Amino acid sequence: MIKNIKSQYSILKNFFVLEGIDGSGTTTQLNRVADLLLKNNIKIYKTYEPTRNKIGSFLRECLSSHLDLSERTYALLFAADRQEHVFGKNEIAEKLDQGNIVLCDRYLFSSLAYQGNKNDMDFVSSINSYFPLPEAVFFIDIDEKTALKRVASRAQKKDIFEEESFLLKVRKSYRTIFEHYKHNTDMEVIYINGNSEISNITNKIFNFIIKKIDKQMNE
Ligand SMILES: Nc1ncnc2c1ncn2[C@@H]1O[C@H](COP(=O)(O)OP(=O)(O)OP(=O)(O)O)[C@@H](O)[C@H]1O
Ligand SMILES: Cc1cn([C@H]2C[C@H](O)[C@@H](COP(=O)(O)O)O2)c(=O)[nH]c1=O
Repeated sequence: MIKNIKSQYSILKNFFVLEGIDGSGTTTQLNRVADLLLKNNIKIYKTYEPTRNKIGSFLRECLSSHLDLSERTYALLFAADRQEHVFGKNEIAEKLDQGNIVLCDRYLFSSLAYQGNKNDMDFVSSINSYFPLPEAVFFIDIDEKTALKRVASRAQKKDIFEEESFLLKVRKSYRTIFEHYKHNTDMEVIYINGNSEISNITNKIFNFIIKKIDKQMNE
């Protein structure tokens, strides 16, 4: 299913990613875990995709206004935004070099799960195959009905992907994708029940990251 995985074997230490369908709670956890790490005097850089930069902001406008771009164009825009996000000035690679823990809401797995359902997977995986992997990814798994109820309760307008049948496909893809990575790379995949209490999820992610930091300090 994902052919170009070998070229993607490099793993960035101290880089952690949150993934899940819309409404799964990744943004909530990004903010809560980052706050907790900060309170514990850990140097943390929190970030997200699509980014706040030029390409990411343009993408968000396209998503909320349901702009009719071809699916390949969407996949390429997400990858272009990611290129700047990882390698651009003052971005992920630099932040890691400066000794930060980097926690990111969505990464290339979103492209595989979302754009992979709209394009042929080979195309999407090939344009994402040069990005390094995080040390671990937290997959917050939740059913699409609960997710959409949560999305409906927020003020923000729905984006083009927030539709039940599509989110069901994306959820299934995530599972396949993460099983693939689990068995073919050293990246750790942590499955999290998205229906758990918000604070339980935060503690689980926080404790995992803290253990990794402690282990590294003792190496
Ligand atoms: N574990 C949880 N239990 C109950 N409600 C939750 C939980 N996690 C998040 N929520 C609520 O669900 C809503 C959506 O959460 P959040 O914005 O974090 O989701 P998201 O995955 O970032 O969504 P999107 O990808 O669409 O931006 C918010 O109102 C949030 O408070
Ligand atoms: C990075 C990335 C994101 N998406 C989609 C997933 C969401 O529907 C939107 C916006 O993200 P948010 O977390 O809800 O703010 O973008 C995608 O389709 N492909 C990607 O690579």
